[in-house]
Amino acid sequence: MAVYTDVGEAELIAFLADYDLGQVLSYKGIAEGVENSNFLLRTTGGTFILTLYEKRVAKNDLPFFLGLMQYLAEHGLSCPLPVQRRDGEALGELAGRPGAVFTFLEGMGARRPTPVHCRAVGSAMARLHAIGQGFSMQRTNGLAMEAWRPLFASCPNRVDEIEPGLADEIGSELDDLEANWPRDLPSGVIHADLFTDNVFFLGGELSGIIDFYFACNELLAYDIAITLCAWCFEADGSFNITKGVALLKGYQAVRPLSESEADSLPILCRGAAMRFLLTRLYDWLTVPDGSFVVKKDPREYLRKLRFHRNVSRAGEYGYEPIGVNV
Ligand SMILES: Nc1ncnc2c1ncn2[C@@H]1O[C@H](COP(=O)(O)OP(=O)(O)OP(=O)(O)O)[C@@H](O)[C@H]1O
Ligand SMILES: N[C@@H](CCO)C(=O)O
Repeated sequence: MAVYTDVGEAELIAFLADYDLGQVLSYKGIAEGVENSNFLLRTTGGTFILTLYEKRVAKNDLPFFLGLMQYLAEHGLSCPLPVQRRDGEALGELAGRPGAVFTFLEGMGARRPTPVHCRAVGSAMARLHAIGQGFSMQRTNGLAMEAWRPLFASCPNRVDEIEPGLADEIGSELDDLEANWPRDLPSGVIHADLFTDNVFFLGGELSGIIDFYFACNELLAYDIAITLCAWCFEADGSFNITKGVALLKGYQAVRPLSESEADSLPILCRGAAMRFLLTRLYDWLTVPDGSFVVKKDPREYLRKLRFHRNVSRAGEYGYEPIGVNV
């Protein structure tokens, strides 16, 4: 149960005294999620999410995250809206942790994504990118390509326990990514973690996007690569091109890709797979068994990386230039 910091009733009531949310009716820890402590909060003013930020979210990044969610929500994207205190601030402190209160989004993540889900997430991602162009705050991607080799170097020297030869394979893949990473592509604010658990659906319709704690300024097509990786592979490791077609059509209906973005999709997908392989590998090798942190299998992203290495053109993901049978 991902509640690392417990909250007593008296300290919660004192914290909420700075808000116009009415009286506390109930609050309880939420099991899902591993980065932060989240509580379902019910007051006479409604239902909310209380988030206490734990150590893996840098405190000085919080104004960007909260400001971005507020900006996106105010410009029509369905995402958590930070609730402001009477002093106009959205960030407070509770139980020794930075804390914030958000509006509650109805819906749940798609456990078995369909092409319809994929098209909806493609469209919502493109709208996020379009709205984000007007957001003035900046945040560098802390897990950009330049961070991957240092992250790999920080992994314990047991990588080959996952699979013999894996350390050499990652090393040579990093050489290739560093030598060929695209630079001059359209960029802006991206979500950077659009996995199925962070996109809610209600009655078949996309009802909201949560968990903006990896959001940053990056290549827009890199967000597409992350999302293709997270939504379009089947449990047997195969790439479902029907889902890829749907996701890319949903995206391009809002923002068509440039030719150079399309040409860069294969290497961007390799980079996306490498990023999640490395963060999962680091947790897998450093987080003690039995800890709260749910360790996700790095081999899932090793298989995706190997798939992408064999892709030579965007059409293999289902990409079609706009104007061709849209
Ligand atoms: N605004 C919201 N409305 C409804 N439910 C929410 C909201 N924000 C968070 N949740 C619930 O809390 C859970 C955890 O949220 P979140 O994914 O942001 O946690 P985290 O620990 O920060 O992230 P991660 O999933 O990266 O570990 C979500 O899966 C969802 O069930
Ligand atoms: N979505 C990431 C975890 C960070 O949120 C993963 O599945 O590896």
